[in-house]
This record gives sequence, C-alpha cells and structure tokens, in this order.
Amino acid sequence: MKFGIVIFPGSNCDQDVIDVLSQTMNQQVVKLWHKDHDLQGCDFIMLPGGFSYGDYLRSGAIARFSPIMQEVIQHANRGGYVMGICNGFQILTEAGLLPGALLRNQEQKFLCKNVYIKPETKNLLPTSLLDTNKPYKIPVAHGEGRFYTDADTLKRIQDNDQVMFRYCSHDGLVTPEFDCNGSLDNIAGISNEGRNVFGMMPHPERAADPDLGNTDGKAIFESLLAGVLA
Ligand SMILES: NC(=O)CC[C@H](N)C(=O)O
Repeated sequence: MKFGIVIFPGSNCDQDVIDVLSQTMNQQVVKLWHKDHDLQGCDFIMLPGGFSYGDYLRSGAIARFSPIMQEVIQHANRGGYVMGICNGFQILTEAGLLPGALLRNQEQKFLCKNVYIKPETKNLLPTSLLDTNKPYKIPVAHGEGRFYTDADTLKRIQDNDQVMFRYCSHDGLVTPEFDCNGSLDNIAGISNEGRNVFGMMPHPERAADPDLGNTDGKAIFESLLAGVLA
C-alpha cells in the first residue's frame, strides 16, 4: 500500500502521520507537495492537520485551490481513497469531497485536549476493525471543528450510514454535553456517499505510539489497512 501525504504551507501534523504509517504500520509513504501535479501512483492520499495558508479566510478555503487538489479530486472521483484529519477534513469539505462545513467552535476558542469518540459503523474503512461499543480516547486540537450542514444533508448522511465517529463521554454516552465543539449530532467524522473519502477532526496519529501514553488511535490505522488489504 502506497500512501501519499500532502504537505501544504502550514501543515504541522504531516510528520506524525508519516511516522505512524511508515514506522508503526510499515507502509510505503511519500510526501506530496501542494504544488505537485502528480500523485506518484499512491493508492491512499492523506491530508494532514495544521493551519494551511494560516487558516486565512476559513480553514481549508485556500488549500482547496492548491494544484495537487485537482489530482486528489480526480483520484477520489475514480474511487481512490482519501482521508483528511482535522485541517485535512476542513480542506475536503471546502473541496466538496465531503458534505457539510467545519465552523468555529461553539465556545469560540481553540480546543486542545483529549476527547472520547465512538465509532458509529464498521462499514467504513477506518472503523472496520473498531468496536462500536467502545469509546476511543483521541486528542483534538482545533479552532474550527464544529461540524454543520443543512437538515436534508444531515438526514442523508445518517440514512446512508456515513457517520464515522461521534463525540461521547468516557463511558460512551453520546449527548450534547460531551460534544466538545458543538458539532451537529455530535459528529466527529464522516465519509462521502461513495465510502472512499473520510474526514475526522480528532487526531489518531497523535495517539498511536506507546511512548505517547495512548494507542487508541492505532486501531484506526490498523482498520484502514486491514480493509484496504482485504
Ligand atoms: N490541528 C489542526 O489541524 C488545526 C485545524 C485548524 N486549522 C483549526 O484550528 O481549526
């Protein structure tokens, strides 16, 4: 499996994803520069977290027009896998590859802490091996992470089983008080209708190494590899 990690000006979680995929998961990984026009034959494209173009206008609004995004959009439209984490998720909604938008957090503050998320389906690559009854502890670090969409789109996402994760309590309660940023329906991650494009606000790559004291995120990388390789 060949992974391509897209680096935008302002990406800052690129090396974390590269480390997990290459060191922990033993996969082939290449860096793709935002000005590139070639995905170098990668099967799986990752858009990492950070502050692409300084989050000017809105998070992801400028990165979405980077030259490489034309190739990423074509790859996704051909059914190729694309996953965005945090700023990557924001870029994917701006590019129209995922529905909805990530608005400023309800409390209008940057949020940096561990939260719990619950996988809502096993019918998506990143959750295929996860336990839908288990809350996973994964850190968030964002100012614009409040998932929002219109009522019709929300219903479609729910009906099509596209909700990947919901924010919850440490014992798995999915209620508004455990929705760390005010996201609609506690949504922390979704897929597209074709189930080949994924986005999530929490950072599994920051929780995939025993040295960091938390390996809950590693299961997400194991899932997507198990699914891809199946
Ligand atoms: N960690 C990140 O990717 C930051 C996300 C984004 N730039 C925000 O603050 O909302």
